[in-house]
Amino acid sequence: MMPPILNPRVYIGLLALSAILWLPLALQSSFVYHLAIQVCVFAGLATAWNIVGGFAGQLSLGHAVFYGIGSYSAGLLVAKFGISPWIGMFAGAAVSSVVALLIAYPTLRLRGPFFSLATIAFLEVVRLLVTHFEGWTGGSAGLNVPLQIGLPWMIFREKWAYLLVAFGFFAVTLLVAWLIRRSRFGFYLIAVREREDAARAVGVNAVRAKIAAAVISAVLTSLIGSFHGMYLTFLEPSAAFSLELSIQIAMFALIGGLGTVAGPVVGTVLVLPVAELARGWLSAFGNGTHGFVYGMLLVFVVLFFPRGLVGHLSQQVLRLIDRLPNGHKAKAAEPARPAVQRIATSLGQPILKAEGLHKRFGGLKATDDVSLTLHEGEILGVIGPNGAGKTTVFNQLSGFIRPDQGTVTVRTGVDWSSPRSPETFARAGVGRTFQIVQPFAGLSVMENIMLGAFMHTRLRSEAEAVAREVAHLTDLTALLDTEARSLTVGGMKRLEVARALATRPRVLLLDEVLAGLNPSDVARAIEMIKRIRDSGVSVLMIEHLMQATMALSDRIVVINVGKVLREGKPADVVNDPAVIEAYLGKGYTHAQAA
Ligand SMILES: Nc1ncnc2c1ncn2[C@@H]1O[C@H](COP(=O)(O)OP(=O)(O)OP(=O)(O)O)[C@@H](O)[C@H]1O
Repeated sequence: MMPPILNPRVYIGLLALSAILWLPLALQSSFVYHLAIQVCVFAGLATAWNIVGGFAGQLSLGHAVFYGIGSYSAGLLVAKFGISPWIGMFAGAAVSSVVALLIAYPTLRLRGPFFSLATIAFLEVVRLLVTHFEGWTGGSAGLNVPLQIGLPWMIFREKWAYLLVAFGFFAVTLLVAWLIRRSRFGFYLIAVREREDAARAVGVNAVRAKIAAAVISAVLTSLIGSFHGMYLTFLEPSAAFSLELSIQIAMFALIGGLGTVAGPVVGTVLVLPVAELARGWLSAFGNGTHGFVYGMLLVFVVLFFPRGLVGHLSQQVLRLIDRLPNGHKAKAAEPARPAVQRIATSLGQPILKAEGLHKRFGGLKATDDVSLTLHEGEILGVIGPNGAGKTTVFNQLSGFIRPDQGTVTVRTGVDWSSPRSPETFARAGVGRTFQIVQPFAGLSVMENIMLGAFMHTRLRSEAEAVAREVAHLTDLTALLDTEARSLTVGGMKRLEVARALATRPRVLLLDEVLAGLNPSDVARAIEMIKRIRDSGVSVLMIEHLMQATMALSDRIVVINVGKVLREGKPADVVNDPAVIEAYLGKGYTHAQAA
């Protein structure tokens, strides 16, 4: 196997990054050194911010609170106790992680802008506290870091030494971000950002993932803050805990490309030098006029590159790089695998049971004492008129709605368990699709399916192998490298099924997977559902398309006004006058009788 360093994507990336080091060394200009150090610091801060703001999609607008805690912790420990900032920075990181937990734990359980608001609130509170305790912090007048020169004090005479240390902090942060993006955790963060419900349906604990991202991001930000404090040698609350700094960090990531590893670096490298130069040139026109440059750049990018520079240009740039020797080649299509074996033809033991489910929405009884059982190897069709309560039952069977009364139990081996949340249902072997498809639009088909596969493995290679297998079962092999957003409706519906199947469910709940498909896609989907059942998965499907339900189902349950109206063999159920009346109204049955 070729060593990774010979891959042009790797060596071009490393060469580009090393320019931050060799350019100042070659030019030997004090300003260029300062610029390169600032680029390392801000690219590091933007990269750390991007873990929570980009990967996890939680817009932190008060991230300077962690920068400030880092810089003040290291500065105070040096000034008051003579403790080296190499130790002090870890004290700052510990405090930052606690603050991140305090902010994230309550707010990330809620959806919406609460996390953003809480970060701003904490920023203000901490800034006021630092200003208030002037005996310790120097208050608004600021704090001078004692000028003890040498590596143990992180203060140097030569700029190149600062640059090396700054580059080290930046490189570690970038490496962490890159490892996260490639890992199962990174996939989970993006899934939670794009579609929290769909992520939970494949077993992702969304809250835990978001909190972990917030803490990792806070720790990295704090460490860089400690270094920057030592570099500046002067700390003041209005700069270290400023909203402006928080927004600046977020803006670099936004301009470069949210959620990409390279985006924050590209954003910083392009914007920071321009803004620094503008600061010098425009200062004659008034303090802060360089902010105008930031503003204009942001407006330009938002108008012409809404996904950020890297988001828009990375594919073209990568194609060029891949032309170099040893460049990345698209994988040849996998040879077709043999069709799955039919392993379950007769109905087996019960595998999923709902007993006495009740659910009210205000005065409306959406589910009224519904009981049903799904058996091993069975396809159970659930039908009923619009608004009958099918989806509400379905959501209770997958943990998305808690019943007011009644229980849902799943058989795992010989035991029965009662999962409580979507992720515990998924882990108990219940996979589901959504009536309105929920693809992770920015990810490829392969990555979408891998998200399901990650429920049972941390390894990318294993998740990829499962994804290929499932893609074969769902007719998606040819589309594995396609972005999910460019699939047809039929493709998206099959992708929903594939993602659920990749969790290796024993029960699959399908919510109107045939709706909106053209006749050839319907035929394809019917064959797919049969293959899934034949591979040993029990299927419960809500469907309006009667012909397909009749053709596929072993049994049918009819739900009407929240109750089970009838249950039995397809032919018996559809000829039942009560069922016909529920669908077509009393007039129709009377007319038939006449
Ligand atoms: N979150 C909710 N809040 C209030 N009412 C709801 C909620 N969800 C569903 N309902 C109501 O509960 C009833 C049952 O809805 P449900 O979506 O379960 O029906 P359905 O049989 O799946 O319908 P369709 O076939 O049209 O999808 C409807 O009257 C619906 O308006």
